Amino acid sequence: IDTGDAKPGNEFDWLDILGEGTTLLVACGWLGLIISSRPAGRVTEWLYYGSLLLVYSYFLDLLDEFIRYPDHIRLMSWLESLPAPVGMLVLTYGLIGWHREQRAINRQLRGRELFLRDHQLIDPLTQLYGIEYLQAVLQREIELHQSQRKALSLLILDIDNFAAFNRQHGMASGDAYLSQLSELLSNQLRYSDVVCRYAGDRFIALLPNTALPQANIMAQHLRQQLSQLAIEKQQPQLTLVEMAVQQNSAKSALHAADQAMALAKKTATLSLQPI
Ligand SMILES: Nc1nc2c(ncn2[C@@H]2O[C@H](COP(=O)(O)OP(=O)(O)OP(=O)(O)O)[C@@H](O)[C@H]2O)c(=O)[nH]1
Repeated sequence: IDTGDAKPGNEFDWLDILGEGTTLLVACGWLGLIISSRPAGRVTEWLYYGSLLLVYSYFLDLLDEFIRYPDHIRLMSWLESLPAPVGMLVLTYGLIGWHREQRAINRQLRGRELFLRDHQLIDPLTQLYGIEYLQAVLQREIELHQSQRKALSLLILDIDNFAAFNRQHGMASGDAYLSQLSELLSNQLRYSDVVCRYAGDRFIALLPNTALPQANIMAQHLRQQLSQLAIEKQQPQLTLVEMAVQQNSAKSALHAADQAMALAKKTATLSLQPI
């Protein structure tokens, strides 16, 4: 069958090739983004097939620039021109679905946010999650990590002699320090970590999918940041301990965290004592 001949180089229209080549590359990029970022489902299929049709159509467009087709194939030019508008329509339908899906997710997130505030799971001073949320989420993470055989770690942070700081500077300064510290913690940790105010002057950060060596590195980095703040602004010293969660329940993990903190404080006090 005669499927056409390659055009000689001097007939190439480089501007057309550049324009159509770029369009094809962008369409391939869309396809890649959809495949890599969307979860499987109906909306994703519409987006996928829409982009695929576009890629197909733009590819034929580009091929045109290099091949001269015989007449009987040129009559089938609908093969080249139809997929583009159909692809656009399919893609648009997918985008509308995506928009609806996003609106539903936003509604759900707002609902959850209201639920958290309603149930006083968020501490009003620091805007961090409080102990009830910590217990619930830690229990869930322990079960999840155990079933997936992944590592889970905790950071425990306690302010040293906060009672004395309050006495010296007043409760309002103490409050301001607590919210400043919480902000720093939220900013320094990763998006997936959960920072909670565990007690008055004690904080716990949950580090999902994190083994102890990595938690050590994170703690070291955090210690540096925090000690800088303490020196610059004459703020209290802090004790930071990292721990791998190997317990089966949130209750026993939190108990172990308290023990680890007590040991760290005791060791620090001992090291300050003259021998
Ligand atoms: N300003 C302020 N202080 C608080 C708040 N919650 C707890 N505190 C204070 O935190 C202090 C905690 O005291 P302790 O548990 O003895 O701890 P500490 O004085 O830091 O001593 P160590 O932890 O052993 O170093 C108390 O003095 C509380 O008044 C708060 O919301 N605002």
